[in-house]
Amino acid sequence: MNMASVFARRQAYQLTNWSRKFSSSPARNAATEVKRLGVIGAGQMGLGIALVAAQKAGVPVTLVDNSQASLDKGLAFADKLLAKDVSKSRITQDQADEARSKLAGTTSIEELSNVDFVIEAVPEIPNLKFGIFAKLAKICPEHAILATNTSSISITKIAAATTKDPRDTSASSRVVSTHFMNPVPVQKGVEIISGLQTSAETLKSAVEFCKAMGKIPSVSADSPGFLANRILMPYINEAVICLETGVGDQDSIDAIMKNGTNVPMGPLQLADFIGLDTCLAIMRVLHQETGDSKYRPSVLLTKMVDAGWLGKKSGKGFYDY
Ligand SMILES: NC(=O)c1ccc[n+]([C@@H]2O[C@H](COP(=O)([O-])OP(=O)(O)OC[C@H]3O[C@@H](n4cnc5c(N)ncnc54)[C@H](O)[C@@H]3O)[C@@H](O)[C@H]2O)c1
Repeated sequence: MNMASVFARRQAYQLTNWSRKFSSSPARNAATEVKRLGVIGAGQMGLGIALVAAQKAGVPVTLVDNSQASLDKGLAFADKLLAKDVSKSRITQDQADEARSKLAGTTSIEELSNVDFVIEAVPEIPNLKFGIFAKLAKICPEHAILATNTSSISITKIAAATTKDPRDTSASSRVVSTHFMNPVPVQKGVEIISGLQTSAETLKSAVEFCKAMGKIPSVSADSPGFLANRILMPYINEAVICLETGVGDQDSIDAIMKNGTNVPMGPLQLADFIGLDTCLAIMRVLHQETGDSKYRPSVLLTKMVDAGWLGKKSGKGFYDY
């Protein structure tokens, strides 16, 4: 093992143990029982999380979005996904009806006053998430786990937004990341990330609930990009730099990675699928938080987001949809 990996292991170990030292209560280490879930954001991730929780974990879900149009679109998409599962005989009509009956949409975040676990999946905008967690600390019951689906924002910072008094960890110790992969109904992996304030019980509750949703959790430290995006986003960004500097055209870039590394889609197609705004936001966090120029977002990626070419969700990205 070289010195760099020794250092990385030690850092991850220290982060985890500092967090446990500050926030764990040895008397209680039971996972929170989840009888009702709240999901904030009915976009591609939030809707997927809500649907899988209703189907696999069998819990009723309160789905909150500040846009009625997004809620309607999300729930219509849930209907479509369930109908597809029925038509392919993956589930029965009764099972589809039961899952659908567990999803209730609302535009009022105050309705999360009776949930045991909440997962936030609003856009990757730090102040938006900080504001929501400050509200959740006031609205949700005192035992509720407050999880975020952030792709890159520090869990420690999100947890800190729950209080003005850093000595008060009553809410911040319940903040954790459950970082689901897209599309949620298909991808088995989920990253569980503790902030400095996260308690051992919170981490355990997050792991258990993700398992109840049929997922395979990986635990990682609160470091920029965590594991998945620390590895994935520089790969996508480098593909965009290859395109903008003329190393290859987009078909060649996607074809060599798809056919050469046996992945289901090439990096540019994958970026369109994730959303170019999300990719750019993650690269910016990696760049700013590490100060390392190797994470500089590609100029072309920035321009495409400026143009509103966000990929599949806006109908135009590296490809047209
Ligand atoms: N897209 C991916 O592949 C992917 C993968 C993993 C994690 N994530 C993360 O998941 C989160 C959501 O991403 P997404 O792709 O689902 O975004 P999205 O744009 O598809 O959906 C976001 C939803 O949040 C709603 N919203 C905005 N402000 C709100 C508010 N104040 N209150 C309630 N709802 C609000 C929007 O109306 C929209 O429906 C982000 O943090 C993103 O980084 C995304």
